Amino acid sequence: MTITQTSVRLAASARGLTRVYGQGDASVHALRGVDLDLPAGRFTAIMGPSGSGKSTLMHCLAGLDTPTGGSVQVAGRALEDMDDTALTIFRREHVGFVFQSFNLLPMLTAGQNVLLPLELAGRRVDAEVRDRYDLVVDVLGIRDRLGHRPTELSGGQQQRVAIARALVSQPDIVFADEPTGNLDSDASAEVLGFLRRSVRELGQTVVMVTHELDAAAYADDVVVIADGQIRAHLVEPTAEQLVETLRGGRPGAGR
Ligand SMILES: Nc1ncnc2c1ncn2[C@@H]1O[C@H](COP(=O)(O)OP(=O)(O)OP(=O)(O)O)[C@@H](O)[C@H]1O
Repeated sequence: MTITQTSVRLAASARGLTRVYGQGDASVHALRGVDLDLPAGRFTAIMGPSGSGKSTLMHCLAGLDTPTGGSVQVAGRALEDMDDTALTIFRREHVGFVFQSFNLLPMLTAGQNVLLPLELAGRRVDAEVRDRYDLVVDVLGIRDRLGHRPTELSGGQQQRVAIARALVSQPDIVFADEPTGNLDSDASAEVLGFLRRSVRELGQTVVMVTHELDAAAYADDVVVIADGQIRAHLVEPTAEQLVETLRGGRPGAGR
């Protein structure tokens, strides 16, 4: 089911999105005309088999990959109208990223890592920024770790720092690429819980690529992709609806 209500504020949308890698006989159609609306203030998981196009979709939505055709809008701006410099600035100001491998800078403390996007954007750390920093640090439960370097933190703590870094600039959308892929099940549950809290309590929009049903269960909605096409956009699916859709049965109607 695709969300079509026009009253819903969209964080991102795609129309007729295609991405072909390579040429001729060797070409791979990773995305085959994707139409997708991602409402603001929701936690959306993107699921599908290996090679179905999840990462390509996320990278195209995030302005990290250039589609072969179609259009992408993020925060009301068309990405295809931007050159590389404009895209870099746009990403810095509007998009947050959480990666499987945390991607923290080892020479900086946790606190410095969290503040890095603001520094890169040249933002002064005024009272408003300080309030936001305090809020995300408390929501993520990392206050007592702020003076530590990444190597002194567990995987789960490093990922919480990475999430705080993604949230501190109040981006319009946060993309998380298999954020629990390097974590054990306890740390995964914790990180997913924090992502969900960031949506519920901070009003963030989070889009997460995942292989894991357990991870998708934390999301509000699930986009199922197969062979480069959207198979279903499930709104608050039950576990049964999700499993049925992933198995290739009739997409559930959502709730
Ligand atoms: N840079 C690239 N060059 C060539 N083919 C690519 C490239 N990136 C992705 N592909 C191909 O595009 C298709 C979709 O890949 P993508 O990584 O988006 O899938 P995925 O669903 O994220 O897979 P996984 O779950 O295994 O990470 C695959 O067939 C893949 O081999």
